[in-house]
Amino acid sequence: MLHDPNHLYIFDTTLRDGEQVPGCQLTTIEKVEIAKDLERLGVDIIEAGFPVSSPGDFQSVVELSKAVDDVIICALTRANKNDIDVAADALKHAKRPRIHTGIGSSDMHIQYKFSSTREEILERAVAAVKHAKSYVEDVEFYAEDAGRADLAYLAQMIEAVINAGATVVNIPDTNGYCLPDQYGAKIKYLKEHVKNIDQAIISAHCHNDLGLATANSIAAVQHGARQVECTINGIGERAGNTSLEEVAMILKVHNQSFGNLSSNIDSTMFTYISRKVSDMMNMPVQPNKAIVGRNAFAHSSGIHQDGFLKHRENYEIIRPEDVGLQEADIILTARSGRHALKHHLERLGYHLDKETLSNTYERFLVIADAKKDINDEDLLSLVKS
Ligand SMILES: CC(=O)SCCNC(=O)CCNC(=O)[C@H](O)C(C)(C)COP(=O)(O)OP(=O)(O)OC[C@H]1O[C@@H](n2cnc3c(N)ncnc32)[C@H](O)[C@@H]1OP(=O)(O)O
Ligand SMILES: CC(C)C(=O)C(=O)O
Repeated sequence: MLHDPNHLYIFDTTLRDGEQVPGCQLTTIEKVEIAKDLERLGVDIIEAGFPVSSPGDFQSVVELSKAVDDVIICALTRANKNDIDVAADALKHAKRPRIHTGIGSSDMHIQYKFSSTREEILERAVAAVKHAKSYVEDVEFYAEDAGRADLAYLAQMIEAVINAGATVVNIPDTNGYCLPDQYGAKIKYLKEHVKNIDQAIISAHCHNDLGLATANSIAAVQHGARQVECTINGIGERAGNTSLEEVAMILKVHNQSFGNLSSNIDSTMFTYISRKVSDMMNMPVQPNKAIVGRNAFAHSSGIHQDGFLKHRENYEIIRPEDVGLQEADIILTARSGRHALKHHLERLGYHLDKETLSNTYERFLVIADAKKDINDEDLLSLVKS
């Protein structure tokens, strides 16, 4: 697979890692609907499921393969022949199929999951990639628990699977264990020590157990990864995955720091798709979630509100329009000041002189101390009383 080193490939796994979350299970019809939205959003790859896991997941991969034209459709497998055969069958209608196969790479997994040896696991990894390659050109290999794997062994495994035909090598921090500098250093080490690394794209797949999934993915990109695996709203196993919207906005806000890396993501769809995934998967988004949380563009304290009203960039690094919101909110609370109150009164058509505003503000504070949500009716009764 030819790849553009100046492009950051966005690999969406909302429908696979995200859908593993208890309560998030979707029907095939719902998955197709979300996949079409992901295609419009501009993701490069959609991980559609794990076909061997159930007849329903198999059917979802079949239907997504038929429904989506421009995006790579990826199916996950373990490093065994049957999983790969089933995945290849599920992908048979895909215009751009990818098989994602792999195996544990840490000594912890090798010893306590597989009761095996490094040598044997390396052989299974290579055999799996070769088998997947007999079906599709585009084969991604994951070295599960790479975050805790021995570096030299990981490098040996990655070199061997690229020789076997892997087009993408995924270095998952499966347990969300690494610090950003550690994960970045891991990617740098692989760039420097794996002889054939330029023949494959390095992918970051990070989990959020320590709240570092996005930071780790970004560190990986800074050290040469060109694919990030992520989900809408950061949903995923346990504490979740890297959040797609966070990565895309970091790339947009700090584009020069990333050498102007391109992505196809249309960030103006974020609010829409976040709410849709949240509703369909029955998974609320925390209000303070970056980019898509209810409060991400809501200013609620007086000093911030005053600064924002004078010049929005004082407190705004992302324009709400860029994520599909109409405007930022100025929420009146007992921590608001006169500027915010004046703003809302003017919005309602009341232009008060300085002294009247101050008097009104004193009465406003009494209401705001007692009431959590100040609405227009409260303001109108305030100016009319
Ligand atoms: C890191 C990730 O893989 S994230 C993806 C997680 N997703 C899923 O687990 C998908 C849903 N899973 C399932 O439907 C089922 O677990 C199945 C169908 C995959 C397997 O079910 P079962 O055969 O009943 O096995 P079970 O899940 O209990 O155990 C997993 C088996 O796979 C083996 N295994 C785990 N990972 C791998 C791998 N990457 N490659 C090869 N074998 C693996 C385990 O060692 C264990 O084998 P054992 O029975 O010889 O001990
Ligand atoms: C299958 C792999 C990529 C995974 O989900 C993980 O390691 O967390």
